[in-house]
Amino acid sequence: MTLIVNNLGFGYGKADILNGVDLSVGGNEVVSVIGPNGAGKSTLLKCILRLLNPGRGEVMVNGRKVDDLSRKERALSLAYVPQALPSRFPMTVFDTVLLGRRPHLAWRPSGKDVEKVWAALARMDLDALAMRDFDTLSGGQKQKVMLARAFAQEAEYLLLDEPTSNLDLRHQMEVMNMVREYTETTGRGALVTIHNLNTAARFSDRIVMLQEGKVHDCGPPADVLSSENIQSVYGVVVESACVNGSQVVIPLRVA
Ligand SMILES: Nc1ncnc2c1ncn2[C@@H]1O[C@H](COP(=O)(O)OP(=O)(O)OP(=O)(O)O)[C@@H](O)[C@H]1O
Repeated sequence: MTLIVNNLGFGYGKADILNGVDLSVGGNEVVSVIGPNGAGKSTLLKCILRLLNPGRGEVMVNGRKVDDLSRKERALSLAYVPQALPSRFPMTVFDTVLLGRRPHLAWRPSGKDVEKVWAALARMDLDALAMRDFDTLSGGQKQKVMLARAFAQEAEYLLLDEPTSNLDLRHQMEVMNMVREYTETTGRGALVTIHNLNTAARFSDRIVMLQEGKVHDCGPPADVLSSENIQSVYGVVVESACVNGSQVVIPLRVA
């Protein structure tokens, strides 16, 4: 079971935004995509999902081209949480998460679908908010609801665009723990864009470091998060060291 991105290229206009991007995500794996603002992380996820049509390269999901998958097959393969959360979504939290079950639904939600929604809400500690209107939630609560929707979808790969950007430290840890637990208990994979290098290091099996639409480096966190790589890609002098088994990056100064 593997999601493979092969030589992907994309431009919004004439300028290349992504150029020759290769990466893979296996079952049980959490792979993070890091890189400076504008490096192309969100565009990469959108190209994998075919929300954008890449000019070059291909995306294979478990041996099949993503273009050959039907809408339903695609929804059963790839669950996406975008960076920009819907500002207006006139639904309860429960119904929002139930939308994640759409690829599994026959005529109407079965008892099993309802059970899966409650399980996803419980996993994100959102049970008490189930009947609240989505629009009335805080930014962090909305982000957790969208993640619960992705969990309820039970797709083979989670594609999460900055899933922790609105969350406080504890919720960042909880959410990333849940992503790990999801991959470990189901054998599924996750591709996560993330700005916080230490969170990426703590929770990822591998990191893909993007710079101006190209893969600068890819591998285990301890290799990719070297002070040389970070200075070259972010223009920041850092100290990078292993603490308690996880790579930790301390920014020192702008290079
Ligand atoms: N709809 C669009 N039309 C034209 N250019 C775009 C569009 N969306 C993004 N871009 C440009 O593509 C480049 C990559 O954007 P993208 O959002 O993929 O970067 P990112 O790495 O996710 O950035 P960030 O960390 O700031 O979220 C940027 O230069 C951005 O301005």
